[in-house]
Amino acid sequence: MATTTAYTATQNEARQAAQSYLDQRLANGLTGRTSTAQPFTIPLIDISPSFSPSLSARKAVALQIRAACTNSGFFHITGHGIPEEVRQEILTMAKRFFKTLPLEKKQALHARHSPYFRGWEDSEYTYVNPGDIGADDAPAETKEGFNWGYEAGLDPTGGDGQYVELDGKVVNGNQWPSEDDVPGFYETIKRYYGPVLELARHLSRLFALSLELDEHYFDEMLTHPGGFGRLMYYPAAKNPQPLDPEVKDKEIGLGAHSDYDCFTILLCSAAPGLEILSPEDRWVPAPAVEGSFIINVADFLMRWTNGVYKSTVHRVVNRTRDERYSVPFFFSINYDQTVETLPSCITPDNPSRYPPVKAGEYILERLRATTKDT
Ligand SMILES: O=C(O)CCC(=O)C(=O)O
Ligand SMILES: [Fe+2]
Repeated sequence: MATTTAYTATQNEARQAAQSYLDQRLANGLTGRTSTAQPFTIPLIDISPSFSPSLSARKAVALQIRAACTNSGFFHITGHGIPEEVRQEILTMAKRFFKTLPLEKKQALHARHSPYFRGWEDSEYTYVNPGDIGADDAPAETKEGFNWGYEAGLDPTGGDGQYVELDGKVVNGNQWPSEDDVPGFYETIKRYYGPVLELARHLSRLFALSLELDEHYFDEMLTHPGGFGRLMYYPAAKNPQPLDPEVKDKEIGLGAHSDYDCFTILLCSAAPGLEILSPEDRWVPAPAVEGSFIINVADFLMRWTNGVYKSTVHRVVNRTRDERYSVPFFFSINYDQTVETLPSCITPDNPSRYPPVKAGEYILERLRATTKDT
């Protein structure tokens, strides 16, 4: 975006508030100001009781979710019902895409051709911490990515036919490799995306309960939701270095950031690498737990909950000689939905801090802030 463009209030806020949240959390960690002796452990929540017909069983899971979201905003879930072969199949497909598709074919799918950041990203196209763009001391990121968004054909419900893109346009913004180039790619994405989208809708009902709202409060906002999927590849480390919170890494997979949407459902291959800022603002490793997904609160939900739920600051540093693959799924409400602070998150001590916001407008601006091209 040219510097002469007048930003809307939402665009301004999307850029500035997010950056200052991140900068403040990172600075706290550097000074050790908020550090305590309490070791932080990542909660592991078995959500299988949430599929029970018993409301009290569902509420018991929601209470665990609330405890995690008001603390670090980060937890693992098991008992989610998505078969292991579906999870492994997409990780295998990610490897095939990144390792076998020739560079010129990847270039043809480059995200720079898409106003919605869909397609392939080379390692330097985006800096997920906009503060790192052009900064002398910022290490180059090593990741590669492939991004796609919601399509009614990927939605097991078929959707309501009302999907709009981040900017409100009625288009399908996805770019896919051809079947000849990566056989089975779209079908594999679909086999994974469908159940994960349904899991996201299920989790949103638990989030509603956890926020003392009607269990179906969010349902009508999830009929053609934002569901931004990503395949990620992190090459093996050239010089593996152990995590030392006092030392600035020279090589980084993905810079420090918080996600933009409501929450993220993340699948990781076995190679570790994800690190999160604990509530004490110290970097801690968040290795994959077999069979689980990672769930983390993202900025739109933090804002919507008036800061009650915490968006997790995280980064990826591959400290091993193994390649790492991951599949984040960033879940949002319908992009054309405008929301106001959730009523259950407003109290006399915590009056509403934010004006109404349209989901797509906020998220698109966060994406645009990650590259110098827009
Ligand atoms: O690869 C991962 O484990 C995390 C990816 C991530 O944080 C992101 O794409 O926002
Ligand atoms: Fe992230």
